[in-house]
Amino acid sequence: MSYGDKTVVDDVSFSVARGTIAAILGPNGAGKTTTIESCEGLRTPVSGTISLLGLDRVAGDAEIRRRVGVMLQDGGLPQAPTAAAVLSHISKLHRNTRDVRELLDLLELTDHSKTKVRHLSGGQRQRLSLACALVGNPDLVFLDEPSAGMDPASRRTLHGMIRNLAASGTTVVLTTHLMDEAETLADQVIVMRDGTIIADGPASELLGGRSMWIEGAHAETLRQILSPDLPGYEFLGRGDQLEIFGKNPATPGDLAKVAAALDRHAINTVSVSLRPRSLEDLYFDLVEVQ
Ligand SMILES: Nc1ncnc2c1ncn2[C@@H]1O[C@H](COP(=O)(O)OP(=O)(O)OP(=O)(O)O)[C@@H](O)[C@H]1O
Repeated sequence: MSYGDKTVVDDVSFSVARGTIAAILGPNGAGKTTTIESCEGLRTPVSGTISLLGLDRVAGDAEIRRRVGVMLQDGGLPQAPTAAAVLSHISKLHRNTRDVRELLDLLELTDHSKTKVRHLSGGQRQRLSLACALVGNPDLVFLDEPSAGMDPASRRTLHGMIRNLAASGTTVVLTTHLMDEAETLADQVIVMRDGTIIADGPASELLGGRSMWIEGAHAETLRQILSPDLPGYEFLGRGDQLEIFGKNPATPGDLAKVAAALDRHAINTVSVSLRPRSLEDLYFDLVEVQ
């Protein structure tokens, strides 16, 4: 996908299994929105193929529109009509629809149903946008940063709805900057950087593992001191924190080795611990630290 002579998404290939939740992660400008907007049919890639629900994105457009729900990053909602009018209008574009009133209720928009979209708060607009994506009972739904601007209660409702969608067989592709959101929801994690995919796999496989953490001493100094004692380990420094991880999950025995080395070099630290690797750890490994 290019804008003018600038290629912003290149050599991207992924597939998402039906009834699963895939989260696309990556820094600002990585190409996440461009990728999903290409899938939604809002952008026309220079080359490549996209198939949704077994249908070619271009040839199957009419069928795809009926069966796919979309929540755009900037809402894309008309501003003048009321929330209820927008949702009713969108429901008329689909065959098999959810009850508009029920959906407004579920997303706690009933009290605002007669409010013009332009007067809704940011979080309320997000919820309306989500309702618009779901009103057609889609088989596949694209949610671009769905929880942006939502308060914690709305976010919890959103997460419950996303899980229910997947449980009922709907495929969900979402983008998010919230690692905990991706970690709690995603079956599959796709990480993009500079317009390409740098990791793609089941969340459980990408996250498996345990690393050692040393806090309270200069990370680079620690790395220089400890690396000769720990061949084959990776060292990832973040200020006063150093993460050490190997091919296999770290064990208490590895931790004892680190503690002994620190002792030998008379280095005082705040803590030395074993922790499961989080999605945030993985993300920073891949995206932020070169
Ligand atoms: N209409 C456009 N014209 C020119 N360049 C564009 C256009 N839309 C996006 N870009 C550029 O394409 C690149 C990818 O943008 P995109 O919005 O896909 O990133 P993103 O990963 O979704 O970022 P964010 O996390 O900030 O939403 C960026 O460098 C952006 O400036």
